[in-house]
Amino acid sequence: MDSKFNLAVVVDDDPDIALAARLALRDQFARIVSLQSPAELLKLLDQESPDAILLDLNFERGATDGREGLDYLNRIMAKDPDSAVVIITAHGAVSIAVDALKRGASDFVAKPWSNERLAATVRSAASLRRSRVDARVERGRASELAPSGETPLLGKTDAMQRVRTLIERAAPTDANVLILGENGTGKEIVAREIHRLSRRSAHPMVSIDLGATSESLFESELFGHVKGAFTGAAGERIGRLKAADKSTLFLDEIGNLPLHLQPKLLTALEQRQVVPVGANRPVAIDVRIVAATNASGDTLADETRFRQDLLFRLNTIEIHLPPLRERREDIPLLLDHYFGIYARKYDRPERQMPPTVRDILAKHDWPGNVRALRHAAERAVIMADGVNYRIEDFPLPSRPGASAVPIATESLNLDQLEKQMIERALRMHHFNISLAATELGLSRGALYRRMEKHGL
Ligand SMILES: Nc1ncnc2c1ncn2[C@@H]1O[C@H](COP(=O)(O)OP(=O)(O)OP(=O)(O)O)[C@@H](O)[C@H]1O
Repeated sequence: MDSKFNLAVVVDDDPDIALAARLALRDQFARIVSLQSPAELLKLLDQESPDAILLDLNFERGATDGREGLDYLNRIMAKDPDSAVVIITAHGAVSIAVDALKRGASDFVAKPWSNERLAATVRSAASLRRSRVDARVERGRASELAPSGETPLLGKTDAMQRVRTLIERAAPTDANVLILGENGTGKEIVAREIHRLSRRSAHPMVSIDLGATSESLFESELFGHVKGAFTGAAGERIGRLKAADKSTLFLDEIGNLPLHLQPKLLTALEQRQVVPVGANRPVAIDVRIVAATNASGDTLADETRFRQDLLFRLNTIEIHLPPLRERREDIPLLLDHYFGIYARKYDRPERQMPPTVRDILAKHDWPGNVRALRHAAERAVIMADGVNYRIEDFPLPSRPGASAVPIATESLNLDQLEKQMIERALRMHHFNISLAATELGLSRGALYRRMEKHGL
């Protein structure tokens, strides 16, 4: 038999049935949780992804038609379409069982059951689920590792469902969209998703990160320039607005657009044409703008920093991406996602995340949001060496003791400090360069260069 599955949930208000199921399944599952009602199960699904669910369909006293249970089954499948649900039916209630299978249940067992039959049914439902999930992670990995691949927007919380609904409604309309959210909340993924679902998706989306563009280049990057327009403008350059013709232009960090260029962008959008720097003729453009910013709505509403007429052009539809600390139930799901991806990437075994570790990580505030969580998961995959992930595998600054790594130093000379930190990381990881580099937030090459510099 394969190694044990992680979690089975038995939902039955009859304690005898719950106990019998527990005994039948305990050899195959590391944990078995018994719940009295499907409502409790729905709550649990916000936190955990059971490998198998054993569900009785009749909860109301004396009820036998299973209607209530079938209703819940719909809701379970909507929450997690990969759920492996095995239905418990009364002997002879074949039509209810068939109805349940149509709604996505994996199988059914009739009471009274034989323990072997129950164990075999639940095991094969859990295996099926595992292979479905693996296939999805595999697809996710393919896109994750492909340079231009689309990362799926993960998250099961209501807040993320609302974001998804907004994306789906906004995408086909051609309206400009403004995405607001802290760093690392997934603004770029949302922009890509809007483009992918739009009627412009046949053309590649064009992006410009106004936070990373030097100010002197803003104008020619956006609008383009003609040959000799300014010193250094040797050739002609097509600006991003024109490059995005018939497609979507993603203006990242729009809050960084200097005030003096804001009217020029507004005019271009209103008149659907751009005038490249140094040119005297406008060029027609057909562009849909998706802009993003980590500035708060208040900052953008400050007219000394951002022109309100431009803001109104850009924010026909506004999408607010909540920070992770406001949708903590998504944290375990994201961690599992990235564990899967990085375990494959680094060829590491799949490890379990014990509930205590899961709890601490779900309570962490994740100031860098999903990007920080992703890095933490990558690091944990590299660092872990036991059967399970341990909290020490995660670099959480708020973890007691973690940030208080004492740096014994007599000097505040940066060079010397750097040398000390490198020595420390190397010792800590027994001179494993990859691990030390990850610890220091450097690439291997960058670590080698610094080791050379310090004669290490
Ligand atoms: N809901 C999500 N599901 C899956 N991955 C996510 C999600 N949100 C963010 N990520 C991942 O987190 C990282 C940061 O996402 P992204 O670049 O879209 O954030 P951002 O809000 O544009 O960040 P910044 O403001 O810092 O540019 C990426 O690796 C992305 O794949």
